[in-house]
Order: sequence, then structure tokens, then C-alpha cells
Amino acid sequence: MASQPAVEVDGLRKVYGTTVAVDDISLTVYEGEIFGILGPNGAGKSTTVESIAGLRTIDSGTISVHGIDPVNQREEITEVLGVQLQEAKLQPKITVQEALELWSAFYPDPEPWAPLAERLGLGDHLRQRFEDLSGGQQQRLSIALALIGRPRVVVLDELTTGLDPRARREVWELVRDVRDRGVTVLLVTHSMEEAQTLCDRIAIVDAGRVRALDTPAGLIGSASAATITTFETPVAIDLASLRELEGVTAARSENGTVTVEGAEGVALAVIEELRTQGVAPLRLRVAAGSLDAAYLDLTENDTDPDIRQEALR
Ligand SMILES: Nc1ncnc2c1ncn2[C@@H]1O[C@H](COP(=O)(O)OP(=O)(O)OP(=O)(O)O)[C@@H](O)[C@H]1O
Repeated sequence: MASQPAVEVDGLRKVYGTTVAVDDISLTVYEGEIFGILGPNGAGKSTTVESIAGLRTIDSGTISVHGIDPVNQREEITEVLGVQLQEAKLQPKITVQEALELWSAFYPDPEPWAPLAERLGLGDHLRQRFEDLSGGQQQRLSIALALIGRPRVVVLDELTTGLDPRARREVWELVRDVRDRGVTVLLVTHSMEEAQTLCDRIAIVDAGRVRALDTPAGLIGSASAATITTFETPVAIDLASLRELEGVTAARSENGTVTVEGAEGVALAVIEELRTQGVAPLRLRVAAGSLDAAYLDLTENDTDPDIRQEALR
């Protein structure tokens, strides 16, 4: 990972009326990273990335994108940052080519749109209207429009929501291509799979704050269910003694299958304990936990920011 910061956010706070959308967010995204922001509905993700893109006023904090303050240097920010917003809708009747030409006109030195369209698989759809494109094609067009100004940073908000599995994978490949061409990617997503497969690092945001920031493996490793050990046993076993093992966070038995969750390395202790109990486990399996588990550990059920009104300072 390159070590130069591309985006630096420090103490960001944004309040809408009585709603605290972003309470206090600080994070640094490094050049060349695919950086994910995950979190429940209303956590403040879009407000954060829209503030980074210079599309919001902010109440306090500082933001820098390659040294540019997006809040006070709105024109300059468009030269370094491209943005594809959540459910960005174009005029339904506009054709792919018209949209590409229109966007090109906004920039002093746009990327030639024809090769860009070709690279994004839109070359055969230039005369097609936006409303007639498939969901995947619409997303490709929105990525093309975000890239046309040759940005150094691109913001993608819920890029693959509503796409079928094949289209999602194709879009993920495009995002990797974009990064491989040297563009830093800031990605808001609700998909654990997307975050886990695509992102170098992830910030989990809840109630307007960063709850954790790490690599996908780091987040999974810190979850209460970092390792999941399962086995079958025809005889009853002493679950309480499994629960007492260091690092074990949960142990349960269902229809003869025992599941033990815990920190990394807990499986060995489980096997030792079974040996002590004289139990030979069948179909023993040890699996890494999931990002879902880390996410559930770190986020609360109710993140409705109206509940955070009291937090107004
Ligand atoms: N322009 C606005 N005016 C008033 N409230 C807003 C505005 N934009 C966002 N909010 C509120 O701020 C909170 C945070 O919204 P935001 O869109 O940043 O969350 P999010 O994490 O992106 O959510 P989602 O996953 O649902 O897209 C929400 O309660 C939202 O209703």
C-alpha cells in the first residue's frame, strides 16, 4: 500500500436540524487503496462521502483531498475527485454518448470518452437511452462519468445495489481496474461480500462514528466469532467446560452438531478439551469467521439518528 494520504478527515460533524448525521468521524485513506465504508442505514456514510466530495457544508472538522479543502475549494475538488452517488439518476432519455459528451464538457482535460466507454463495456450502447440500459450498464455509465475528469480519487456510493451476481462481479472487476490505474477508491456499501473481496481497509461506521477501522482480515480476527469450530458427536458433551475455555465466546449444540465460536486459535483448545472428555469428534471443521460477525459485534440495532438528538451539543 502506498503511504501518501489521499483523503484525510478529522473530527467531521454534520447536523441536519435536530438530526446528528455525522457525530465525529476521522479517517485517512491512502493513495491507491480501495477503502470501504460499511454501516447500518442512517449511520452517516453518504453524508461523510458527500462531504468529502464537497457536496455538503459541514458543522465542524476538516477534510483534505490531496491537499484540497472540498468545503471551501469546490471548483478545485472536482479536478481531483470524481463521484458516483447513491441511486444517481440521469435524464431517462439521455443517450450514453450524450451523457459522456455532456460530462466531458465540464472538465478542462477530460479523458477521451470513446475509449473510456469501450473499456467499461459501453461501446455498443452509445446510442441507447439511459432508461433502456440494464442496471449493470447504468452503473457502468455512472462509473464512466465519475472517471471522465481523470480524478485521483473516486467516490462510489452503493455501486452494486440491485445488480445480479454476474453484473456485480463485473463491476467489482472494473473497480479493481480503476484502482490499478492509480485511482484511489472510496466505496460505500451494504454488502459484506463486496467489502471483504474488494476493500483493502474498511471503516465500520455506526451512529455517526467510526467503530473500527482495519483490513477485512483484521476486522474478522477481532470479532467474537473469529473462528468457528463445528463437529458432530453421538455422545453428550459438557458444553459448559467448552464455554470456560479461554477465548471461547459461545458454544451450542443442535441436532448432534456442536458449534464453538471464539478467538483465533481456540480450535486447538477445543480439541484438547474433547480429548480430556474422551470424546472423538466427527466431521470436525474449523472455519474463519465472517465480516458479518465483526459487523454485528460493532454496530447496534437501532442507529436511528433521531435517537441521537440528545447528543446535540
Ligand atoms: N439533506 C438531509 N436533510 C435532513 N436529514 C438528512 C439529510 N441527508 C441525510 N439526512 C439524515 O442523516 C442521517 C444520515 O444519513 P446518511 O444518508 O448519511 O446515512 P447512510 O449511512 O448513508 O444511510 P443509508 O445506508 O441508508 O444510505 C439519516 O438519518 C438521514 O435521514
